[in-house]
Amino acid sequence: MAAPLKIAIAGLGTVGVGTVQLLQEHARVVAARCGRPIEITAVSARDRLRNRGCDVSMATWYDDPVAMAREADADVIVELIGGSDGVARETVQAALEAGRGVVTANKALLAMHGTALARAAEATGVHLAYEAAVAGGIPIIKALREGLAGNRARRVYGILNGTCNYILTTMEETGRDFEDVLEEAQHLGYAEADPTFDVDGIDAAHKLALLTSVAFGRPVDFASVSMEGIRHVTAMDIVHADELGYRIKLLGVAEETEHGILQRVHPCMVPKNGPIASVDGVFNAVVVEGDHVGRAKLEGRGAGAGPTASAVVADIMDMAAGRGAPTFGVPVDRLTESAAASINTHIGAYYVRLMVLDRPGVFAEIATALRDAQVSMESILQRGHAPGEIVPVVMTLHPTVEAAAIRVLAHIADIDAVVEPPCMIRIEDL
Ligand SMILES: NC(=O)c1ccc[n+]([C@@H]2O[C@H](COP(=O)([O-])OP(=O)(O)OC[C@H]3O[C@@H](n4cnc5c(N)ncnc54)[C@H](O)[C@@H]3O)[C@@H](O)[C@H]2O)c1
Ligand SMILES: N[C@@H](CCO)C(=O)O
Ligand code: NA
Repeated sequence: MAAPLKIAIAGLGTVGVGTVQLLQEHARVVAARCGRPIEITAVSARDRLRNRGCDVSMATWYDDPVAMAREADADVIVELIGGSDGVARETVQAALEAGRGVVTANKALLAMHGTALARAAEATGVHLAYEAAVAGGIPIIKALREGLAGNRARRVYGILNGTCNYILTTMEETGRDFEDVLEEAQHLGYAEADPTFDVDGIDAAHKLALLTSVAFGRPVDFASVSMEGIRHVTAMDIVHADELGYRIKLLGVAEETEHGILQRVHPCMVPKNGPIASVDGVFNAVVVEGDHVGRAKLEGRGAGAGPTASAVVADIMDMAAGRGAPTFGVPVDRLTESAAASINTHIGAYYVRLMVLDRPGVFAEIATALRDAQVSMESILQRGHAPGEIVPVVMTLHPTVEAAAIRVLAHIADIDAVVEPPCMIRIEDL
């Protein structure tokens, strides 16, 4: 058997420990599959003395992961620290400059600096792999770059954040509060260091930006992703969705439109019997619509130690076996810039929940605002009857351009009897 591939691991948290454990548990089969063993020669984390439940005594300890990336006796640096800047970025940069391959799970880093880092990898002729960064254990980067490489992508979409899917599923199943369920997801090791990244849609947007780059062959463009999280989704909206035949999911969608590529992350109502609605808990799913393959869907665990380590180890094994591809499918100079479409151009149907003072004439005022904006309503229903009190009113709008929907909601918000900002959730036939 060939000489071992030597790796240095920066970060021994949920994913780092999961990676060490997987490599140790499957050492023999991993070696057989890539033709050489994988040897962990160096590690770095913040606290040397912490008991992590895994044995790294065979590896040289570094307090400074950047020094490790430069100096360690390793072919590949595995970055599992996290964060778009600071030490994670410096570690990856140092490794690439030193001509060492990099495996990372860090979507924040690649969403912000992916194109520059891909260029740095090309400059020294090494690979930068990040399967774990997008939809955790689901091998979607490999699927797009290899298995679906003959297609022109039309649309890529999916559930890209396990924490949000876990929260929405648990809220639906138990009627519990948002905050309470978020805490549980944090304990399970699903959430980002700063959970606002999860619940505000930022983490899903990071992943979507990477998917868009690989699927459409354009430079990573995180700044163009329209983002909305799940904080405003209430238990009441989940019940209304159910009654309308939908479930609420946080989706990332990248699609070709006449205005350019539109990248958007937001909660959606999706039909209960569609391919997305049945994806529950920490599971993620990615659907690719290609011109020749049609619709292909991959589903699996998107977060947690085991699933994420599964993807990290697959990338390490590719490097051990001498397999690799340009970071985003083609060399950076062959990625093509194309226009980015604004969410204002999106055309879709909408669910709108208003909290209104129950008195005669309110519906007429709402109908007038819709008529003036030429926006067509599909249905409107007042939930309950309590004269003089606040009641929810639910309406659905026929497909309309988003800019018009936003305008009419602003007018509706100005009606005296409408006492809270309207809650709007897009309805998708996905
Ligand atoms: N947890 C998941 O389910 C999951 C899934 C996919 C991707 N990711 C990504 O994987 C990465 C790691 O996530 P995690 O959940 O394992 O995080 P974590 O917080 O559990 O672990 C981070 C590790 O980095 C170490 N670290 C932090 N600063 C350091 C420094 N200055 N020097 C050396 N070590 C330092 C910490 O000591 C810790 O061991 C992140 O980029 C995250 O986005 C996580
Ligand atoms: N916080 C992320 C981890 C996986 O990237 C999630 O919940 O999906
Ligand atoms: Na993946």
